[in-house]
Amino acid sequence: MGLLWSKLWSLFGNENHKVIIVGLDNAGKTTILYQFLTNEVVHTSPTIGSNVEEILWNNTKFIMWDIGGQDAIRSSWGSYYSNAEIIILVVDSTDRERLPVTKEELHSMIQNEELKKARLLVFANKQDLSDAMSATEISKYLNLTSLKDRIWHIQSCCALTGEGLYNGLEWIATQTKRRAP
Ligand SMILES: Nc1nc2c(ncn2[C@@H]2O[C@H](COP(=O)(O)OP(=O)(O)OP(=O)(O)O)[C@@H](O)[C@H]2O)c(=O)[nH]1
Ligand SMILES: [Mg+2]
Repeated sequence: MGLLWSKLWSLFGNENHKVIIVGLDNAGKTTILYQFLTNEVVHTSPTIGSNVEEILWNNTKFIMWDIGGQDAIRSSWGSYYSNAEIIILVVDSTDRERLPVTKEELHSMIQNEELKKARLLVFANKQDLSDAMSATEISKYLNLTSLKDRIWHIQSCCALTGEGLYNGLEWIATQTKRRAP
């Protein structure tokens, strides 16, 4: 009975999917995580370590790890990679100056063997600000098309209003229903 139940359970998609949320400090990662959890903007302070929350979306359960992005914390990102199915990279679309750092962090993290099969969602966040770069500009700069053998998607969003966030969540939900390549 237990086995049958667990088979039925997985048939209806009630499995846990590990998601890691990375990006530089101030990108909006924690704001996004708590928008998903509460549908509200919460007051945040820089994350030291990580936050983890369970997010249920259309019968799909995500365990989302929001990892601090400050320079000194980035070296610990690797300890969160194991079994991650989805990487969410959050970019502050107004932070032109540090886009090279984001690019370097991205291209170095995806070399990691533990993330070989993980799919990548890039959130081009802070689209409410007038000097925000578009998702297309960010995609070009990060050279996402060079990521061969990697399933990726970029979504523009505003974590304060929630605009675009659920399109991103829908994309990752669809991805987790697909078999790994
Ligand atoms: N204008 C605007 N501000 C945003 C948006 N998303 C987040 N912010 C603000 O950006 C600041 C940083 O947000 P956090 O969510 O704490 O950033 P973080 O990526 O978790 O930063 P670390 O924890 O230091 O890595 C906060 O003041 C947020 O209110 C957005 O879409 N638009
Ligand atoms: Mg944070």
